[in-house]
Amino acid sequence: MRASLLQIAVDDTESVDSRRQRVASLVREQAGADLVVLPELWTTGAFAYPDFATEAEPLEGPTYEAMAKAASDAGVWLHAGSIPERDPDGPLYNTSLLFSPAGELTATYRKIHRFGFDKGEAVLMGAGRDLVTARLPNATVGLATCYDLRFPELFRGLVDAGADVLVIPAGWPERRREHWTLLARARAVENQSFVLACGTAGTHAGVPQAGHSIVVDPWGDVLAEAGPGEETLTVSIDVGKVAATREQFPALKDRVLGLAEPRR
Ligand SMILES: NC(=O)CCC(=O)C(=O)O
Repeated sequence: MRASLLQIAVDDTESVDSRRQRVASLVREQAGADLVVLPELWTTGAFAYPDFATEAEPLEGPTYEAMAKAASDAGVWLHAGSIPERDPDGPLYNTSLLFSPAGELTATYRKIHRFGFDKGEAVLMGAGRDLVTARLPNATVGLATCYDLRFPELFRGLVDAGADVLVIPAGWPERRREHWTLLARARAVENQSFVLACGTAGTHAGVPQAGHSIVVDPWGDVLAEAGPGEETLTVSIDVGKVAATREQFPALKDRVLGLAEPRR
């Protein structure tokens, strides 16, 4: 499977409309890839909190329209990163969209763990509740977003649901870049899965972004890693390596579930 991770620069100097068009063109250039991945909240920037409400869109809004068309023009599976979704009956959500090569919306995932503690995304957006996997021709992808990376139980749930490729759009800041790389590798090793983690570059809302999108194999080896700036990271992955790793080193089979509570 050939995957392209588009590490988009999200700067305050570019309008959302202009970035949307630019990203659609970049997706079109990926014809020939099997899967293209975009970052988290690349229209606004993951830390541009005041823009969440002003730029929020319905699920089938302008980003959906542009990305559905770009996916079908390029003939690729497109994980279009996430948008600030305005649910007509509820709060905003940080929602990822997965399109088929025909441009059909195949899966959506509302970010479960919201970042910011008692401010930012954590108070401005609602929390998703559902684990989401989707079947591609050669892989079952498990969806997660940015801060979710810190919560291993979510990924174990995705693996239990059949995921062999974990796809993680993000808007991860430079100041915690070491955590990004460490956690991406940890999720790959412990789940014996591929990790495709696509972040943003640039600086928005005064927060320099880490870049360093990364592709890790089920053994924890880094297959490709971007630099700090806007970049397309292209990599070929052999999804069969997941089954081979799980067979040769069957640690997942040694899980002990239902442990007793500690005695007091
Ligand atoms: N957008 C995010 O979820 C940021 C997460 C982050 O900065 C961290 O986990 O550290």
